[in-house]
Amino acid sequence: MNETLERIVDGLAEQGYAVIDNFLDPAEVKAILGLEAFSDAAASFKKAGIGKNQDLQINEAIRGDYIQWVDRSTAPAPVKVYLDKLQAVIQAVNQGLFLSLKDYEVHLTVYPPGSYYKRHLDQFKKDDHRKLSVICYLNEDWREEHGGQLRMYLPDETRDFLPLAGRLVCFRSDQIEHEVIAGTRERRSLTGWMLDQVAELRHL
Ligand SMILES: O=C(O)CCC(=O)C(=O)O
Ligand SMILES: [Fe+2]
Repeated sequence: MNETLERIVDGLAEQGYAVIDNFLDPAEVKAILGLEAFSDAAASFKKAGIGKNQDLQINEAIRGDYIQWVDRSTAPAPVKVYLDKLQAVIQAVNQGLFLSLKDYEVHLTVYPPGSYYKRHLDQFKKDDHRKLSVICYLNEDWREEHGGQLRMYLPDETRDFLPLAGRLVCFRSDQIEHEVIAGTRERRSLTGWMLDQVAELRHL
């Protein structure tokens, strides 16, 4: 297992989360940002909701991001590079943590300036198949004063992480409450979950 995968497994085992810088290198980030989907996000992304299926609600006061689900079979090459890396993470986590992950789901995400996602857990009320939350940020030259932190509520402390280009954050979906602080710039990422069942195509 390579060092990145080892750090992810150890972080999840010891503290319930891991943060890996340069999970995607600068060229890989640029290639994803250059995709038409992102340049055209205002037109093609959907307002993200809360809940699932019939319970799905749009509530701007809770979350203000826009998303586009990734269809693996038609994913462009730069996104495929990322998905292949996620597949390696699944294998490593299954070997190291006995989570029986079977699949993943990923969406491209844009938070317009000023939007946020209030404190929450990533599991749905009637569905606990999301085991790990995995986010990779795509924001070049992002600085502290731009805000946009991911804030994690840990048992003894609160920790903030900037959404830096290439940074991967991975955490136990059932354990770690978190929120997205509003930023001054558009904030882009790939947001996903590793599941203990095969992903449904409900989103697409
Ligand atoms: O973008 C982030 O930092 C976290 C996003 C999030 O919490 C979610 O989509 O459930
Ligand atoms: Fe979340």
